[in-house]
Amino acid sequence: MKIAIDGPAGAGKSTLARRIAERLGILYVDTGAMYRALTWKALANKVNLKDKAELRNLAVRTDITLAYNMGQVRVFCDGTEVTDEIRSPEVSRWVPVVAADEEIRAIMVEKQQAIAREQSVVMDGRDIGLCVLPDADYKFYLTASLEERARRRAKELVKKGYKVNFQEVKEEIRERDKLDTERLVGPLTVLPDSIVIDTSDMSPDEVVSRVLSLIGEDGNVIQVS
Ligand SMILES: Nc1ncnc2c1ncn2[C@@H]1O[C@H](COP(=O)(O)OP(=O)(O)O)[C@@H](O)[C@H]1O
Ligand SMILES: Nc1ccn([C@@H]2O[C@H](COP(=O)(O)OP(=O)(O)O)[C@@H](O)[C@H]2O)c(=O)n1
Repeated sequence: MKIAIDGPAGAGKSTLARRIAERLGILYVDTGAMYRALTWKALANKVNLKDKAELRNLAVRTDITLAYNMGQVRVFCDGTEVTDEIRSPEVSRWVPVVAADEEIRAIMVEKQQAIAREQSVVMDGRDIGLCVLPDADYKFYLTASLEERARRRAKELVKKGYKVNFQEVKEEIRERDKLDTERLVGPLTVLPDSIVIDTSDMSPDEVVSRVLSLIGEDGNVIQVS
């Protein structure tokens, strides 16, 4: 079973993916965490993020591991846990710049496909349906209004102890959406075979129920009217 979930920041992809993985007993792969971990390392090592050669060199020398424990994903970069650090506003701001490089994407896609070859997975990101799992059994495109996505992200950052300005969070998301959409390789795209779900007015439980109802018990997609 391969399930692809794509969509913009704050649409609820990882919340959904985690719950679906638990429910179906399959592995959740947070591909954004992999790009975030590399960005964290580049910032920590003061690598010039616009220097592609230096960045690619760093990417091939970096070991990123995702570990799963009680439904939580823990992220390790060269053996150091960076689960919280990779969610900082600074990493969020720079990650689309790192992710825009096609060689870095090729390295990440290869790692993600190797994981999916071994087992059933639900993966979330930006290019899962397009590049990583083009033959996925199910492809979902989650979205929500910019206002709602910014509200969710701001709430999450406040909970983690960051001082946030709502307008700044909204601008960061708008800018990231723009960079992720404009990218030439692996852009954020609604595919013809994706099922689009607008989560703006849905609770996380409603989104999970909707997806489970779209995936039949026997593995068939039930027709949506
Ligand atoms: N349907 C929803 N309604 C309200 N809040 C949500 C919903 N789905 C997720 N959230 C919350 O919004 C934030 C962003 O969700 P997340 O799953 O991380 O989005 P993404 O992975 O698409 O960036 C999290 O704090 C999460 O708890
Ligand atoms: N498959 C992916 C996943 C993430 N990314 C990049 O990594 C960034 C962070 O992804 P994420 O899924 O952690 O972001 P959120 O949606 O959780 O904010 C995105 O804005 C993209 O720039 C990507 O290019 N391709």
